[in-house]
Amino acid sequence: MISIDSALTHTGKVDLRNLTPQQTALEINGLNLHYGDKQALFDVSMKIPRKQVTAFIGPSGCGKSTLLRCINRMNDLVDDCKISGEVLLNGHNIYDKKVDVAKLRRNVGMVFQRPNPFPKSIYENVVYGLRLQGINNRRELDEACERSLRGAAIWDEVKDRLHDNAFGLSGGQQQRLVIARAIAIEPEVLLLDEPTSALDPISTLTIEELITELKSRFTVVIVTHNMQQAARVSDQTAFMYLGELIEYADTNTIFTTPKKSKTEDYITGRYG
Ligand SMILES: Nc1ncnc2c1ncn2[C@@H]1O[C@H](COP(=O)(O)OP(=O)(O)OP(=O)(O)O)[C@@H](O)[C@H]1O
Repeated sequence: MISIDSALTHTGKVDLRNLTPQQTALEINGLNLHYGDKQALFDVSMKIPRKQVTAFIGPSGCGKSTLLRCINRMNDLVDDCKISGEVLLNGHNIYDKKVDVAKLRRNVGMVFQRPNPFPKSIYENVVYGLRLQGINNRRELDEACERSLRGAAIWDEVKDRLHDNAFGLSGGQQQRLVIARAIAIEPEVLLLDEPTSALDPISTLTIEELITELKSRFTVVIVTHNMQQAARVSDQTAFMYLGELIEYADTNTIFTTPKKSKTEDYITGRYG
C-alpha cells in the first residue's frame, strides 16, 4: 500500500449500500455512454451521499470526467454522444425530457481544471449568475459577493480590490474566485473536475482545505488524478477502469483494504 494512511483525516462514514433517500443526493442507475461508436461508460450505478465529498479516481481515459459531466448534462453539448440509464438528483431523473437543463446547471455547479474567470472585475465575476437571474439590487449583490468570497476562502485577499480585473489574480486565487462564482447561486451540488491540476502545491493545499469546508453546505464530487488528494479530501472514493466502476467504498477502505485486485494494483502504483 502507498503510505497515505496518515492523510485519512475524515470521519463522516456513511453506509453506502444502505443510504436513505434523505442521505442520497445523487443516484446513478445503469448509466451507459457512447461517444459515436466508442463506449466510454459501462453500466455505472452508484449513490452519492449528500453533503459529503466523493472522489472519482482511475487512470487516464477511464471515464472519470465523462461520468462527472453526466451529472449536470454537460455531455449534451457533445455531438454524437448517447446516454442511457438514469441520474437521479433528489430522486428525479435529470435526463427526463421535462427537465430544464439551464436550471439543472444552476443547481449543479461545475469547476474545471483551468481557472476560467470572465474578463471582468472580481465583483462582477462573483455576482454574474445572480445578475443572470435578474438580481440587480446593490445591497443583495454586495452581500452575496462577500458571502461567496468568504465561502471560497478568498475574501481577505481580495476585499480591497473587488473592482480590479480578475485576470490580475494568481492561478490559485482565480480558481477560488471561480468557486466563489459557482457557490454564489447556491447550488446543491458542486462538481470539481481536477480543480488543482494546474496549480502549485500551496494553492492546491488551500483548495483542498476549502473543499473540506464546502461539504458542510454542498454535495461535492471531485475528479482527481492525485490519489493523495482523494485520500485527503474525500469521504468516499469510486475507482474506475476502462469505463467501468470497479469499486466504490469509503475512502479509507479503498486506500487500505480494497476488495478488487484492480483497485489495489492502481493505488499501489502498478499501473496508472
Ligand atoms: N468529446 C469526446 N468525444 C469523443 N471521445 C471522448 C470525448 N471525451 C472523452 N472521450 C473519450 O472517452 C473516454 C473517457 O474519457 P474521460 O475524459 O472521461 O476520461 P478521464 O478518466 O477523465 O481521463 P483523464 O484523466 O485523462 O482526463 C476516453 O477514451 C476519451 O478519449
